[in-house]
Amino acid sequence: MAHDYDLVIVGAGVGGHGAALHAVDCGLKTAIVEAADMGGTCVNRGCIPSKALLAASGRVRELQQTDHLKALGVDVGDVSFDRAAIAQHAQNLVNKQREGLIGSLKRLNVDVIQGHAKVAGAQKLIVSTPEGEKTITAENIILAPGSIPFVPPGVQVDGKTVFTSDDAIKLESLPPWIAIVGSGYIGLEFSDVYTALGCEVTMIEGLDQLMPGFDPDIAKLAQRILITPRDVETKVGVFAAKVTPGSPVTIELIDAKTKELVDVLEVDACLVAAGRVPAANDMGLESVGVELNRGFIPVNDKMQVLSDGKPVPHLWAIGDATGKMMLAHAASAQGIIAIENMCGRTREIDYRSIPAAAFTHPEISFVGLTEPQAKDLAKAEGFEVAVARTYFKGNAKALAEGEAEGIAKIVFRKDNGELLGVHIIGIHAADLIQEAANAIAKRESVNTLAFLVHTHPTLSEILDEAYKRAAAH
Ligand SMILES: Cc1cc2nc3c(=O)[nH]c(=O)nc-3n(C[C@H](O)[C@H](O)[C@H](O)COP(=O)(O)OP(=O)(O)OC[C@H]3O[C@@H](n4cnc5c(N)ncnc54)[C@H](O)[C@@H]3O)c2cc1C
Ligand SMILES: NC(=O)c1ccc[n+]([C@@H]2O[C@H](COP(=O)([O-])OP(=O)(O)OC[C@H]3O[C@@H](n4cnc5c(N)ncnc54)[C@H](O)[C@@H]3O)[C@@H](O)[C@H]2O)c1
Repeated sequence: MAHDYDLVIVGAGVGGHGAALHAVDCGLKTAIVEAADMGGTCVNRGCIPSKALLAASGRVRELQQTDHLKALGVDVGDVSFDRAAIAQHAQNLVNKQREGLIGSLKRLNVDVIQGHAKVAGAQKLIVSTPEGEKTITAENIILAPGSIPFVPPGVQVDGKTVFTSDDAIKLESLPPWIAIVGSGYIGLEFSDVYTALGCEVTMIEGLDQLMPGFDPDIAKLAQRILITPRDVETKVGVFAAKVTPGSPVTIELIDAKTKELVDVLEVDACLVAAGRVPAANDMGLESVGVELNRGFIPVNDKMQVLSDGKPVPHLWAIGDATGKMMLAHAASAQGIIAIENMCGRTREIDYRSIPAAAFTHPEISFVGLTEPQAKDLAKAEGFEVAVARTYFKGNAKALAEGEAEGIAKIVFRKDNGELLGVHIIGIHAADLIQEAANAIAKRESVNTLAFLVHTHPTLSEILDEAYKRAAAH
């Protein structure tokens, strides 16, 4: 039976868009269905506007560090900023990126269907559009419905005084005192924005360590650079159990272990940055026998959707909704893998080589395993782990910039030198991590990497030195 399309993608976020571009390269007749905003979270409410806010507020922070600038021989007068204009900068960038994404799909003749899609059996979708329901058939279907902010039970969001990143991104106000629930990526990045623009922050983290996802050495140093010297108070090992909007916002904190009430805060606003949950529960997956796993769509490393551990023919899923790595570039990488496999070229995703970064000032980045994760693997597989560290204060370029705080830490196998993980905090860490990601993708050894030549004087020499130290280990 002839299908309407070779491929229909549900969700036009970064994942769906990346898959569509590769599908066209592979000659597939493709359509993409989007229920809300073209570009999804990253373009409209995520990566793009948050990086615009970070760029502008970072500039304000830098210009206010007069002692630091004086050391470079630069004098600046009073620094002022316009909150609404910063918010507009973010919105302008969103509009530009979204137009670019829509334009690229048009140029490639990808049909865009506005509506909410549900799987209605093998190779079939029902799409609720403004003009009514449409049935669409396709040889293959990719599900890329993304994720939405997690709002813990007891937390009431009003979008004005208590809000998630969906609203924080609009920067509608600068509350004098803001509590941030969660010290993950969103908590950290917004704490950077708010403190640069003069707000006082209280960061609340349920686990017993701030930034629990990072390598412990990096988390410790991040605390020293990004938290302690700034107007940030931290409350660790406590959960925000009840958050009530208003003026003031009240926050009941309970001990994470005993569940006893330990404190009640009264603040001007509260940003809830407690993680994200998949948006996959209204996709009709039951019609093809797929059971969600804690809300996530189960997939294998070829990005095939699984039912009882077995691939469902012609059905694929990518992006945040798969719960693997909630990152834009991971979503599009998964999309490319799905297309490769549906075109008969077997490929599996390699999560270990996918880098991540928090765009704070300075930035934090990593790829591969943390030291504790590497040690667990070493125990299971019977090898030894070693670590090498280098410091931004020993790097000529960082010193010239007057930005010499930070370290790079590399984790590798002692026996054959295989690079297992790289963790950086320091100026331009997000760009620096890429060469390490490429090296991990090829499972390179520090013994080989130590002979690659890096430009002098550049920040990249921080990794050069780390590889050389590791090889001499
Ligand atoms: C504040 C913030 C900052 C971030 N910063 C970064 C960053 O700097 N770097 C980074 O890598 N990642 C960042 N992320 C994460 C990144 O945004 C996500 O990983 C990425 O958007 C996931 O892409 P996706 O395609 O899986 O889903 P999404 O971008 O969420 O897109 C899914 C789309 O599917 C649509 N949809 C859902 N269900 C249906 C349906 N049934 N029918 C039709 N359409 C449907 C939705 O409307 C949505 O548009 C950030 C996230 C946030 C919230
Ligand atoms: N630069 C980037 O790449 C970037 C930036 C922003 C967001 N993102 C993506 O968006 C996702 C969501 O970000 P996030 O920061 O919301 O999630 P996160 O999972 O990174 O961090 C959430 C934190 O909130 C804590 N928490 C949860 N409930 C709590 C409660 N009631 N009280 C106190 N603490 C609580 C958790 O212990 C956790 O440490 C991330 O997984 C990330 O992949 C990426």
